[in-house]
Amino acid sequence: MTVTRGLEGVVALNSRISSIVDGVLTYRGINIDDLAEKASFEEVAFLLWNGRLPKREELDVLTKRLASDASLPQGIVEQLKAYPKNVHPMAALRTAVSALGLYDEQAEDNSEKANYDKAISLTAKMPTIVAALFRIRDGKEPVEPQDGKGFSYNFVYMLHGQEPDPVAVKAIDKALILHADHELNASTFASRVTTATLSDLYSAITTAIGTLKGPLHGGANERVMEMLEEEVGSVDKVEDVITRKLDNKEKIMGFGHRVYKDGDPRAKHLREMSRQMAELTGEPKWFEMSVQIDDLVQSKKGLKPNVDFYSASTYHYLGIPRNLFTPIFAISRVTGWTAHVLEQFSDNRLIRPRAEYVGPTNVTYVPIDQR
Ligand SMILES: CC(=O)SCCNC(=O)CCNC(=O)[C@H](O)C(C)(C)COP(=O)(O)OP(=O)(O)OC[C@H]1O[C@@H](n2cnc3c(N)ncnc32)[C@H](O)[C@@H]1OP(=O)(O)O
Ligand SMILES: O=C([O-])CC(=O)C(=O)O
Repeated sequence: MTVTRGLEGVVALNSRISSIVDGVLTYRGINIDDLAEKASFEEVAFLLWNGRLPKREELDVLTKRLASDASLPQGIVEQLKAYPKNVHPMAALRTAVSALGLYDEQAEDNSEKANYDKAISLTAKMPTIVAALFRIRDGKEPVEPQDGKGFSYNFVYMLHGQEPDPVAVKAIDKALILHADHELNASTFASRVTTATLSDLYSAITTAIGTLKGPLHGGANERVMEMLEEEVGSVDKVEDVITRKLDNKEKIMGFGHRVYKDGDPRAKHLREMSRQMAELTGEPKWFEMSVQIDDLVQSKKGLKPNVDFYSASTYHYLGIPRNLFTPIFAISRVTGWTAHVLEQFSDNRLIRPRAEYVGPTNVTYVPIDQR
């Protein structure tokens, strides 16, 4: 047997959802650059789930459903209040999404219609959970979403409990579009492995959230901000800190990618968003530090920033605490995960690779009192 470490380059399945070819990312065949500039997050969600862009009435229906399905069962709100305050929000989100399945009468129904409904319902509720966690930790009551408002508007509204700044709503919407799907990344693969046993959608998304949390995957955005705030701190320290980290063979969070070796097409959008935010807030430091790190890591290591690098400074400029960065990724990626769950159910086969056994053989069992 030949082992391909980390399954690099292994093609595990056919998919019609997103593609990465020659460094170009598309959702259902549409270039991410076009979607980032022209679409809304709701349109992208519809596109991922249905394989085509919505007509106006279809978009209106979905937008309304995403707002009207956003409220949480009271049992979940009580649970969120009871969680220890110091746990990571990704751990709390993972647990809350798992618990949500207990309140859904359709949880065990794996028909296409039921799973489509669950995809919408879960996508609607994830921002409510994240915003509620944020407010509860701050000693505040969760805020209910507003009917008739868009997905990103409601998320920012529920975080701060007041009319959001349109610039912040637009920025979040664009960031959500850029994070929505990404072929067979680790968390999506994990969700498909769970689905392929014919388990249920809540189990698959719980698996995916746990997988996204890791710092080699979605958890990197939080680590980028930690580096900017706690290790670098100011533009004049960039060279020393980054050189030392590279000399110590430490990984620089937000750089490198398993598939993109010549740059992540999403990073340029986030870099531009961070630049604009720096200008708007009159606080250039975080953007300038990021640009210097980017230049240095490229020149010393030949590594380019991935989606997580400039999203960190962008979210920071938006006043979002860094332990919510990965939950925001999850709020978006749940659209991709659920699209993959639907696709897996539509043409399922158990996913079960092999392992090459390299441990000892012919070992004799020794009774316990003779060991
Ligand atoms: C949304 C996302 O998930 S995007 C990815 C988010 N993750 C991060 O930003 C974490 C930092 N990056 C990394 O750890 C890696 O680049 C990964 C996990 C993204 C990809 O990993 P792999 O494809 O397995 O690459 P691998 O880790 O083998 O790296 C290849 C070489 O580049 C180096 N390298 C890769 N990324 C980095 C980095 N960020 N900083 C420093 N060196 C790096 C490795 O040390 C290795 O060097 P070596 O050959 O001298 O040992
Ligand atoms: O595809 C990957 O390996 C990681 C990634 O960029 C993503 O999930 O967006």
